[in-house]
Amino acid sequence: KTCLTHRLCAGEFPCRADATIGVDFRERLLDVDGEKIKLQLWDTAGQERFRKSMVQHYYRNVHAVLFIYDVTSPASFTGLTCNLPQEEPQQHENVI
Ligand SMILES: Nc1nc2c(ncn2[C@@H]2O[C@H](COP(=O)(O)OP(=O)(O)OP(=O)(O)O)[C@@H](O)[C@H]2O)c(=O)[nH]1
Repeated sequence: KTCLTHRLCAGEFPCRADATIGVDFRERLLDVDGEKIKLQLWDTAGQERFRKSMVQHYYRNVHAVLFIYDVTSPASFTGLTCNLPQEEPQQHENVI
């Protein structure tokens, strides 16, 4: 997640990527059909010990959630459902 969001916002991959602790924030200005859009990305920690504590709170009031997994690790894909928001389901009626 860190490498992807860093590439999108900074234009290059980071030379080193340490494990995210809690949440990192990045943003990028986009031009969508002539309209300026500020894309704000919250890069949440993938490690279980950080995820349980605070990451769930960042699901609130977001427009989209991207689940990223490692194609070389089937476990990282099957574990994705563990990351789904567990609280206030009424705020997620648009989930596909
Ligand atoms: N080979 C390869 N390695 C990658 C790729 N993307 C990331 N990595 C490596 O995988 C490791 C983890 O990358 P991160 O982007 O920090 O992963 P993350 O999902 O943000 O991890 P957490 O911060 O723990 O949630 C780093 O050592 C990266 O260099 C990729 O596309 N190919």
